[in-house]
Amino acid sequence: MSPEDTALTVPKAELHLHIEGALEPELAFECARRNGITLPYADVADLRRRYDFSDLQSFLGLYYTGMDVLRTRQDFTDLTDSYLDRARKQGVRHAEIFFDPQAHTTRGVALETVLDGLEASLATSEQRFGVTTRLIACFLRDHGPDSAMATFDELLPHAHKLTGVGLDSAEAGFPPDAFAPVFDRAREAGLRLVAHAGEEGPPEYVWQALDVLGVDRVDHGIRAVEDTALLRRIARDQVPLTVCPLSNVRLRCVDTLDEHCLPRLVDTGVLTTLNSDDPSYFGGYVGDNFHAVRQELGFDDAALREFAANSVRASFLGAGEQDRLLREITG
Ligand code: HPA
Ligand SMILES: [Zn+2]
Repeated sequence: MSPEDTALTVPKAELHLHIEGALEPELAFECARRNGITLPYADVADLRRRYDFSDLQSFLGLYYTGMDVLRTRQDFTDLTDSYLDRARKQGVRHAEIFFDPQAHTTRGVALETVLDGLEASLATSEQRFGVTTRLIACFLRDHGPDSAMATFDELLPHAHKLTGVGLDSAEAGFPPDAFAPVFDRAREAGLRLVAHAGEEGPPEYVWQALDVLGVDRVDHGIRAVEDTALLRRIARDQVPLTVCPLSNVRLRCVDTLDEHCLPRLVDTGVLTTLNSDDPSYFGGYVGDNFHAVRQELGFDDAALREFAANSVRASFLGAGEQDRLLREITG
C-alpha cells in the first residue's frame, strides 16, 4: 500500500475497536517487564506465532491472557496512545472505543485505574493525533446479566465519561435478551446502545439485539444474511452494522475474504461500516481492512469512500461534526 492509497488516506471513523485488542506484543512485553510479570511466551515472535485461531473462543483465551499485563494507569494510557497513533496513520479521524471493565476488575484492577488511564490519553487525542474519541463500556456476556448489572452500578458515577454500553465476548449460548434490564438502565441514563450479535451467534440474536435490547448499531451482524426478513429490516431501518472483515477471516467466521457477505450487505442497502475489531491480533488496522476488501472483493476507491462516509453517519457524533467530516470525505 502506498502512503497515498485511498484505503489509508480517506478520513474515516472507527466504530468497532476493542482497546485491549490493540495491545501489540512489544507493548505487552514492556508492560510485563515493568510490572514484574512473566508472560507464558518466550518472546514477541513466539507470542505472534500463536495468533492462529480456530474460532472466537480460541482467540478470547489469548486476548484475556494478554491483557493481564495491563495493571497500571500508565499501561492503559500507553495502550491507547499506541492505538491512536496507528489509527491516525490509517486515516482515522474519530474513534468510538470499546473497553471491557469486567476483564480488569475481576483480576483486581480498579475501574478507576482503567478509566483514568484511558482518559489521560483520550483527553489530548484531538490535539496530538487529530482523532476525536468516545468511550463505550462493554459487558462480557459470558459473565451473565447479574455481573453486567453490578458492573453498570460501578460505571454509573462515571457515566459522563461514556457515550454508550455494548455487549461482547463469547456469543454462542449467551443470547442478548438476558441483558435487557441492564440495557434499559443504560438507556435511562442517556447512554447509546450497541451489541455484538450475529458474529458466531444465529440471526435470532440479531433480532433480539434490535427488538429486545433496542440497540443503535449491531457489531458484526454478518449472520443476518441467513435471514432475508432480518436483512430487509436492517436495511429498511438503516441500522448500522460494524463489519470487521479481517477479524471474520481470522476467527473463521468465513473461510476466505472473497467469500465474505460484504457485497451482499452493500447490495441490499445495509448501512455498512468497516472496522478492525482487535487489530493487533487480526493482522491489520482499519485502513488494512479497507485495503483488503478492495483487493479481495473488488470494491473500488469510490466504494471505499462510501464505507468511510457510512462510518461517519453511523457514529455517535453530532450533526455538525458529522457534516464537517463528510465534507472532507467527499472532497
Ligand atoms: O470479536 C470479538 N467478538 C466478541 N468479543 C470480543 N472481544 C474482543 N473481540 C471480540
Ligand atoms: Zn468485537
